[in-house]
Amino acid sequence: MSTQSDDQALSQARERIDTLDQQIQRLIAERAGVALDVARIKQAQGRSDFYRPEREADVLRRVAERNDGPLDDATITRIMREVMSACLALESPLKVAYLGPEGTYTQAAVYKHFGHSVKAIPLAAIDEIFREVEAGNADFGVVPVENSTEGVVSHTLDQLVGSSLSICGEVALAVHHHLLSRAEDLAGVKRVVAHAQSLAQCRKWLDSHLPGVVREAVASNGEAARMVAGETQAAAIAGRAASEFYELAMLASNIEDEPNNTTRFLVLGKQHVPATGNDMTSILVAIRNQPGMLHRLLTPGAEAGVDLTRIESRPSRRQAWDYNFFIDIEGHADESRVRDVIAAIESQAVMLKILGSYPRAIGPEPV
Ligand SMILES: O=C(O)C(=O)C[C@]1(C(=O)O)C=C[C@@H](O)C=C1
Repeated sequence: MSTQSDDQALSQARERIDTLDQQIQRLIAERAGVALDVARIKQAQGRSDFYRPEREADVLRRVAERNDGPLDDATITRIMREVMSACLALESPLKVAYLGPEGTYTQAAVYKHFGHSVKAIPLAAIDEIFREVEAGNADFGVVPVENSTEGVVSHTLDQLVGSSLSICGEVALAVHHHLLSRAEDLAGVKRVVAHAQSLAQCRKWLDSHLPGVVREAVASNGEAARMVAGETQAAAIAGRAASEFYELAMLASNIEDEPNNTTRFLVLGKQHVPATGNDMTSILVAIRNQPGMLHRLLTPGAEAGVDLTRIESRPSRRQAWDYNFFIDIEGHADESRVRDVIAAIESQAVMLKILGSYPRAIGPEPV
């Protein structure tokens, strides 16, 4: 039973919320007006760099730094990201191509990184995304590059070799897989459809909850969700976005075997991104296959105290047993200590290409 004083306290709290909402709305509108001023200044200077990844990373890092609750860092960052996304759309709307169809984790990565005020364009294959951005039909592209349990997306690495695009950003997404279906319950599921990586990431769960049920690998989880949306005895493994987009019930949630499953995505574009103080540089190195070569590649970083956080090899396709190495270096290529390490690596290499320097991803929390 609520008392009269409880009722009074509730209506007073709501009045406070109404006043705060007015203030928040006025401040957001004021912020949008300032963003338009920024756009006019850039236009007057003949610039077209409306989107500034390093500035956005800086703004969002400060949002998390000054947060003392009660909303958590991921939530307050997401809200501010949307405000900034709307401001940027006023300045100049962005077109972002991504590995579709709708409902893929890559789409979730686009919205996590750019907010929802961009035009997200789903494409069917990784090489199409590279092509569309290179041709100027999209401003940026987003592609998956590695998963913490299944390793690299080799197709993305192979495309980077011949592309003129640079890496302008990275997105880390905590990936949660759900079983989506029109079937009434698990007993009604006769077929599970998903990307091969997702089937692998849920192997133990599938073995124990759906033993003997046929597993079918398709091009993407979004495609899997689209397929099972028209069936009653099939289920897809996909994320929350696919469940919402295709109106599929979640028969089971978080079915991944490894709960800290994170996927990393790259943002591709034509822009040089200045340093933020918390950056990553990706390089591609071709070396002649000689004894001790790998050791010599890694030594400059170790000696300079510059972290090489990842090294991935792929067959070069130039000749058998000849390899390209993809190396991630902590720091920005404009910093002298990083530049020196890159120069030292280059002196050992047949070819070295800087794929890009970009701000480190903000938190792997799910969108
Ligand atoms: O600072 C700028 O250059 C802006 O354009 C403003 C703003 C913002 O809303 O804060 C908008 C878009 C950019 O990507 C970065 C920041």
